[in-house]
Amino acid sequence: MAEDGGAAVTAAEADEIERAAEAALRPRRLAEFVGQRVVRDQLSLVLEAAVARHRPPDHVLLAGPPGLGKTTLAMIVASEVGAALRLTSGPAITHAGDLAAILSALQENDVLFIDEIHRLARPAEEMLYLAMEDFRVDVVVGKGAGATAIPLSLPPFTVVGATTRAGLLPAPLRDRFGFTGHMDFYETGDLERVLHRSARLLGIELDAEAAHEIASRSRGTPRIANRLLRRVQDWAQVRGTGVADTAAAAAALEVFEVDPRGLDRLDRAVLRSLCTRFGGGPVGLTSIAMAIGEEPETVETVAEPFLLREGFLTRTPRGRVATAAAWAHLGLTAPEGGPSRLFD
Ligand SMILES: Nc1ncnc2c1ncn2[C@@H]1O[C@H](COP(=O)(O)OP(=O)(O)OP(=O)(O)O)[C@@H](O)[C@H]1O
Ligand SMILES: [Mg+2]
Repeated sequence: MAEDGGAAVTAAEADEIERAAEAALRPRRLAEFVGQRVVRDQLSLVLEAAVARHRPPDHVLLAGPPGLGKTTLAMIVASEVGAALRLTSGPAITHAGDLAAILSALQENDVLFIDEIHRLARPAEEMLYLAMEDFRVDVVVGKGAGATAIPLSLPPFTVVGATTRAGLLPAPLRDRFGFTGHMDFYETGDLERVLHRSARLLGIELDAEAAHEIASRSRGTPRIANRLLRRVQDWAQVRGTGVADTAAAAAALEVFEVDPRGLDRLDRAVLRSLCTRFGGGPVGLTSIAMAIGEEPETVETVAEPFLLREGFLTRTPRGRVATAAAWAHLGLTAPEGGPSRLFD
């Protein structure tokens, strides 16, 4: 075999495999979507009403941490109303012209999914307001002083926006959504249901105790639950009996460094750097991110919401602070009078 590894999987291929595995486990209908009762009820009302009126549903914004089902729900919106889904994302639209092209190609009733909508450039954002409110887009023809805007009317359609950072959306854009679904972390019981459903689809036998073990280490996130299940499946098939039982779950979670509270390498790196490099804080997000070689956005959207929720971290006006629980979890001793510096 060639040294550069004919059989080796590149990072891009690994991403592709991961995406395909994820797509295979996506619920297609609202009834299959587990948990998030509040958002599910709200959405089912909005969608049923729209179907009854033979009108496209109001624009929907889905906000919440990664892996909780925003993309899944956007796809469900389209399939529940029997509409075609068009996909794009904030970072993919670099010029207002890109958005104009997407908008002017929309057909009646289409669902336009805009992922990471908080990352849209300002001119595109303004074009989107107009399109969402008046179903109109101004197409600019010509350049410089001779440029003219030709208004083009659009057929009725629905925007579904997804964001991990709802706070970054400018108010005028936020206001144009008829409804915002706030997605929250899942209860362990709901994740167990996600896991049993996924195990059925993957064709692996999963026992109840193992499901509980995996669910409780999945940080309230279905994407993580499904990913851990696939690693448990690997372990069960290669080293175990083929059944995803507690032994397989415990062993696989150990191999993949997911600790009993569900913290992974990134979470522990954040806490460890906070405690050992910055004396427990307060310290700014950027300093932590730099210390562990990550993007501030990754630390803020991926690790932090979970660490905050689990009480390992607090945010103060002067920066992030490790709690007593964080020191204890890492097996470290907090410096004398450490937390009191918070109030000096
Ligand atoms: N309620 C649910 N029931 C069953 N499976 C779910 C549910 N929510 C999410 N999943 C699974 O978790 C995976 C991740 O979901 P999804 O891609 O929709 O998350 P997301 O919120 O769009 O994440 P990101 O912010 O990273 O784009 C999907 O493959 C899906 O199978
Ligand atoms: Mg998504």
